[in-house]
Amino acid sequence: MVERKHVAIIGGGITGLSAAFRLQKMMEETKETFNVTIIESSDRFGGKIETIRREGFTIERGPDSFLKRKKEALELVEELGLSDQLVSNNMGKAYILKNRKLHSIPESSFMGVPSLLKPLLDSTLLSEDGKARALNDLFIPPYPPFDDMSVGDFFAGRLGQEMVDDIINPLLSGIYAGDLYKLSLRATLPQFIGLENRAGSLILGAKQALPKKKTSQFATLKKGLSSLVDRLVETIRFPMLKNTCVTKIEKMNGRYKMSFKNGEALVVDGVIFTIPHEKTQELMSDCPYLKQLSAEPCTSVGTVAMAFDASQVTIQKEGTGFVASNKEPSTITAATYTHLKWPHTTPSGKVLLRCYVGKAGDEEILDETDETIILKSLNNLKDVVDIDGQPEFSVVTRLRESMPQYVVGHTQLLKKIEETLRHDYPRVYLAGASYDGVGLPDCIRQGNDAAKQLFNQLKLH
Ligand SMILES: Cc1cc2nc3c(=O)[nH]c(=O)nc-3n(C[C@H](O)[C@H](O)[C@H](O)COP(=O)(O)OP(=O)(O)OC[C@H]3O[C@@H](n4cnc5c(N)ncnc54)[C@H](O)[C@@H]3O)c2cc1C
Ligand SMILES: Cc1c2[nH]c(c1CCC(=O)O)Cc1[nH]c(c(CCC(=O)O)c1C)Cc1[nH]c(c(CCC(=O)O)c1C)Cc1[nH]c(c(C)c1CCC(=O)O)C2
Repeated sequence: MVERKHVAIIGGGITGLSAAFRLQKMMEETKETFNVTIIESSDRFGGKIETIRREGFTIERGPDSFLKRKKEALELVEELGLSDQLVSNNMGKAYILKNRKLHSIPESSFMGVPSLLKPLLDSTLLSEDGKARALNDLFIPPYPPFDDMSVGDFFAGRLGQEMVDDIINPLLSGIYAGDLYKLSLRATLPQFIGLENRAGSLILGAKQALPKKKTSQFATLKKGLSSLVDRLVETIRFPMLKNTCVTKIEKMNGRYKMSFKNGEALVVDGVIFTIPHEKTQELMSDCPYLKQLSAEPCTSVGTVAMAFDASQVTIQKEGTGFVASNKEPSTITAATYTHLKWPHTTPSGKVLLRCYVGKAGDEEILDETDETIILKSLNNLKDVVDIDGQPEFSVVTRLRESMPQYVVGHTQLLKKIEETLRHDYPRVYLAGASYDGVGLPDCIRQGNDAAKQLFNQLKLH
């Protein structure tokens, strides 16, 4: 009898679970069967996704929702029969914190780039000089063709430093928690490359890039994002190992031998790595380009959820929350008015505020005690939200090295790594937040793609 081929998925976050689910689906749809083992080092699945329930609140310690525009998350929810659990947010307005005040983000802007002149001219975020400089974008010639450039340099060159510091940087920090002058434009916002050339300017181009319909952008699940993880774990029929850390991978007669911290080992024909890139690099230390990628930093961030009685809190400007300007000397980088953004998470008569702390170059706050983090967050919040007394309870979450920073040249480096893998490590794939997008839909897409490619390779092998 021929032994069944065996593959391992390393990491049980959303990427690894999506890859496992996709492999199972493809096996159900064809006559092919392989053994699959999912290996997770911690005592739970979900990785960055973690929902907790406390005193009637549904609290997300990591991501709180996903973009609907990128289809993969919605498709997965549907495939898992969870569509009836979907909730979309009913308010899209967010603010920028500057000089301890909240300012509206100019209307009809795309990633902070205004598509109309009036909202730009009316904005309280920019000085007259800053506005005049931003308008220069309409007249200056396009960039000569380039392969990659930092997001900060790209936008500052066209719209000026002030626009970047006070509008674009805060909004993008609300996605990447990163240093814009290091982040790669090609890896994060490729739709902007050549846009100013084709449209005549970025401002004119933003109009084309802006989604046509102004519908709700984000969705989540009624019982929290962990219910997506739970449903995946229930549905996946492969062995799923918890508390099992992969410490070594060696090539062995055309197969791969994986060693675990507990001394056990597993020999497999293919591997999907879904763990952070620097950990993958430790396991695959002879892959040269992976070493280069492992030099890319990961930012440590934290979230602070605080529950109040409604009588204690008055929100001055209603919306989903705010992000802080780059120059703002605040501990918090952003705050979500969770009870307004996601009313289903909060019992009636209560308020749930969630602050974000930590960004590239400013991560020491995570070494402070919970009490200090809560105190500092509350002090910042009190500038713009009327708060009476202390939270009824708080939940502090530290997500160390959790936001990968795609630096300039990231996409080209990924291509080289993929070529090397195809040549030197057949049937080994990399997927997840370290590579091609940090959002949940991007992670699911990468898990799906790795599963499809591995499945096809195994059929040929
Ligand atoms: C505070 C915060 C807020 C966010 N908000 C949003 C949001 O609102 N919307 C959105 O779309 N995205 C959001 N993101 C991004 C998104 O949550 C992540 O990019 C995504 O969850 C990453 O999934 P992953 O499976 O690639 O990695 P992870 O979730 O990190 O999973 C990797 C898994 O591998 C395990 N592992 C590590 N090493 C080993 C080893 N050696 N052996 C075995 N297992 C190992 C880990 O324990 C972990 O479970 C947010 C991220 C953060 C930090
Ligand atoms: C205004 C605001 C933002 N983000 C946030 C706010 C505060 C108020 C609120 O909760 O509404 C909150 C937030 N969300 C995320 C962060 C960064 C992580 C951190 O600092 O902990 C922060 C600070 C992750 C994210 N937030 C988002 C992603 C990416 C989702 C994806 O690309 O799939 C992540 C990882 C989505 C997001 N978030 C934001 C934008 C402009 C986008 C992209 C929207 C689009 O593409 O159309 C800004």
